Amino acid sequence: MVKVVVCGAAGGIGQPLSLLLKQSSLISHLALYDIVNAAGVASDLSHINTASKVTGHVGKDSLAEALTGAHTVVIPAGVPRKPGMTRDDLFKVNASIVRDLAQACAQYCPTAFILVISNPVNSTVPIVCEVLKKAKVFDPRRVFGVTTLDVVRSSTFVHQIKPQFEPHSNRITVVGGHSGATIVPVLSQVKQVRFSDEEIKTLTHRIQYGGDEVVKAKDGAGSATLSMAYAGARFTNSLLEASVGGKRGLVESTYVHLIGNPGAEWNVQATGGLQYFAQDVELGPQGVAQVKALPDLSVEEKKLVEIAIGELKGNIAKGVSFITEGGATPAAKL
Ligand SMILES: NC(=O)C1=CN([C@@H]2O[C@H](COP(=O)(O)OP(=O)(O)OC[C@H]3O[C@@H](n4cnc5c(N)ncnc54)[C@H](O)[C@@H]3O)[C@@H](O)[C@H]2O)C=CC1
Ligand SMILES: O=C([O-])CC(=O)C(=O)O
Repeated sequence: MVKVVVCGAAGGIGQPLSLLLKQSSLISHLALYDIVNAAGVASDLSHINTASKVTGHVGKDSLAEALTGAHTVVIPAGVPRKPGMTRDDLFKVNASIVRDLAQACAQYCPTAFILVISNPVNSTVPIVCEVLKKAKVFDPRRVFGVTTLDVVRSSTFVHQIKPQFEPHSNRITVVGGHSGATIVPVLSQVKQVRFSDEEIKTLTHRIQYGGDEVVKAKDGAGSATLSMAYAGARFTNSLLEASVGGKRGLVESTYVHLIGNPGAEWNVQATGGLQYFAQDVELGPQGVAQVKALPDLSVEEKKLVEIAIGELKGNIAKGVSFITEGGATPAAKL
């Protein structure tokens, strides 16, 4: 039974995610942090009759209290997209939000698992890792970019055209990153159903741009929140089951720092030395137990991975240089 902190808990994702996490029997303390409204959300959730305690923490002065003793910190803090924006357009606001939260984690819960939802994930994960490296508390096994929504969408969209594909228990591997062309679903490895070339093309495009579908439908009112909360809770629960519940063999696709992670050498080679990549990861007591080798790819998927690698290089460099070239503020300023 552990303490889990949600940073950005009063937001569109934060609220339903906290609701789902309130149902976990592995969480003894759910701490909700936000710069607004976290006390109200915590009060509301605290009336639910599950055993965990819920506390609310509002504003930077309460960050130490929120984070101290955390086993896992989930970060959906930051602004979402509006129609016409890319995830990269969010960098100028969200990079410093994520940096400051990572600095606080380094200070108050340096051994916690950190799950990054805030976009652009391809760059915010490198920001978190660079902050932790600077603070000399970095363990690559403990930082995750949450790309589970791409996996959830993949099974849903496949089921919609192939009803015999059971969407809940059949997991589809998604590699690369979390934005447009960097999202590469490995549909060639789906064993339960067969696709035509045209179906693969249509499905791949829909999975890559699933986020845009929601942004467009919400028409200025934000991006995916409920499906993201579901996906975020699924990933958090898998990690807790593996790290606290002692479950073995749990695999999720997630965007991780490859270098230094068990089993990642193959991926480093396959991606031409990329530092971060989303891939199937077996979870264990320390977080990443093993990064799986890239699955067999079709000729088309190989081309898509090449495109993803090209884009990821820029996204990663942008996140890294934000910290190494002066983006970080001293933790003392928090
Ligand atoms: N990884 C993924 O698959 C997905 C990521 N996202 C991303 O998640 C993020 C959040 O999205 P929504 O919940 O829809 O946005 P939202 O605007 O509804 O909520 C964000 C929350 O973060 C809070 N916040 C802002 N600055 C903060 C700080 N310094 N510390 C703590 N909290 C802070 C806000 O007060 C707000 O409550 C966005 O960046 C969005 O792009 C959204 C969907 C999927
Ligand atoms: O599209 C967005 O901006 C939010 C997101 O990451 C997603 O829904 O996959």
